Amino acid sequence: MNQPIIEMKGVSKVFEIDDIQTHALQSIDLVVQEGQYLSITGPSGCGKSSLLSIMGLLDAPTSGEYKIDGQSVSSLSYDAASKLRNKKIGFIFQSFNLIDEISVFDNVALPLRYSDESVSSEAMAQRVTECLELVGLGHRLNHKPNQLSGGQQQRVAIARALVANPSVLLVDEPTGNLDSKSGDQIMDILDDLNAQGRTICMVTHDARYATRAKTQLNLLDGQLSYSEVERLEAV
Ligand SMILES: Nc1ncnc2c1ncn2[C@@H]1O[C@H](COP(=O)(O)OP(=O)(O)OP(=O)(O)O)[C@@H](O)[C@H]1O
Repeated sequence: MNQPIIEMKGVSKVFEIDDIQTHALQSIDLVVQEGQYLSITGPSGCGKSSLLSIMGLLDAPTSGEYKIDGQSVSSLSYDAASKLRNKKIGFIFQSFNLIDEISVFDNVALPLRYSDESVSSEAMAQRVTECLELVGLGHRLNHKPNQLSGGQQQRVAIARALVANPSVLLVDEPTGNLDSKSGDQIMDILDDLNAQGRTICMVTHDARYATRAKTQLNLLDGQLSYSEVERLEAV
């Protein structure tokens, strides 16, 4: 049976500025099983980024319980949370967040250097090349990110997210900076990764892309509603 990768119980997030409180997330209960493909939609300001930040251990909830891969994160130190993040989570952002000063190869290698200090340079080269080949960029190892198209840069970001073999991919508006053709290609790669068993949680404004996920979750004023849909398989 599949294991829960993400378990949230009563997770709330309150921001307070000058005595004004914003309830960004209100008592979220959510379980994401291994292999699940989840999309999160909702209007601007409904709490999507706050939810993804907590899932990705970039921020802590104000209250509630969060477990990733069975491990409770509430009592972790900053360093322990960073280590767990490097090991368990692959991030894909709207703006790619690649480093232009270093090669595509070195960008993809970075999470592996942080998550497994003992990895040999041969094993690293093999894994980085494998991930870049998976996204069709095995011939671009020595390019700098700014020498690539937007769609290619997002594919590098996907390779980087996969390189340390994380438990879950957290994907924030992956097509927001891309034309529709490149956006479709990125979504096809995410579909393939999920078909191979990869767990994906994706925030998107694009209803066409949200419906590719088997589980569609909608946030409104920090509260969740959910719909499970079985995608029709292409014949
Ligand atoms: N660091 C912060 N300090 C104070 N308020 C914040 C902070 N981050 C988010 N908020 C508030 O929390 C609420 C939820 O914000 P969040 O960024 O999670 O929404 P979102 O759904 O991702 O929005 P968008 O689609 O526009 O990116 C908003 O009202 C926002 O103003």
